[in-house]
Amino acid sequence: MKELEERIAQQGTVKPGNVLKVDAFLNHQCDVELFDHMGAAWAEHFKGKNIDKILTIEASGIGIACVAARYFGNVPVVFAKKAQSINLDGDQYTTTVYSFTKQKEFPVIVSKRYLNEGDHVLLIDDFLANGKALQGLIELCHKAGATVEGIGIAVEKGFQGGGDHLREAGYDVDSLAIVESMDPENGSIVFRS
Ligand SMILES: O=P(O)(O)OC[C@H]1O[C@H](OP(=O)(O)OP(=O)(O)O)[C@H](O)[C@@H]1O
Ligand SMILES: O=c1[nH]c(=O)c2nc[nH]c2[nH]1
Repeated sequence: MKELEERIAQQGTVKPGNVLKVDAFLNHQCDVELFDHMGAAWAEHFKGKNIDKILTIEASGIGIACVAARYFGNVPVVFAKKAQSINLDGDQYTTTVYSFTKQKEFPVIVSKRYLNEGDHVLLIDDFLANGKALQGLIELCHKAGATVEGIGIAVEKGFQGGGDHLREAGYDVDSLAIVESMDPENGSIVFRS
């Protein structure tokens, strides 16, 4: 998606440790018009698929997923929580994932009320790096007996391999911008063409 690539080129900064900082528009300050265009792009890619739920993971996937849902018939958006809470009651599907930016393991929790056998799920997230967050969401879907119809990602860092691994496993991964390489020394960002 050209618009997203241009925003990354204009406003993204490359940090040491394979970190691309795009918090001016994607995961701290949110550009809702850009989110809207991203939702439209995923709707075009996944058209014809029977999607009746969107699943994401807190925190940064939530806003994007909610805007995208407008393009999928206002299907419910469920987000996996990364901490237990007194607000989380009843049976739960749980696993753990290693958070890329927080550099520690988190539980990943979805109430059994909101992920069901027979659901046709689109997974949405802001970033795909090593693929740990998505592996966790996929595991929860399998536990629930839900079908993963596709995966919509804003920014994939292709050089970290998570996306290609998921494609090899047969998942339909639509990443709107794929960074092939980036250099913290000179700030260069190269996209996969
Ligand atoms: O493919 P991976 O290696 O799993 O990286 C991608 C994940 O990393 C970020 O989550 P993180 O927990 O770092 O931050 P967040 O709380 O802002 O979503 C991002 O939102 C993805 O969920
Ligand atoms: O803001 C972010 N930048 C990144 O490079 C990244 N990788 C995973 N999650 C991420 N979030």
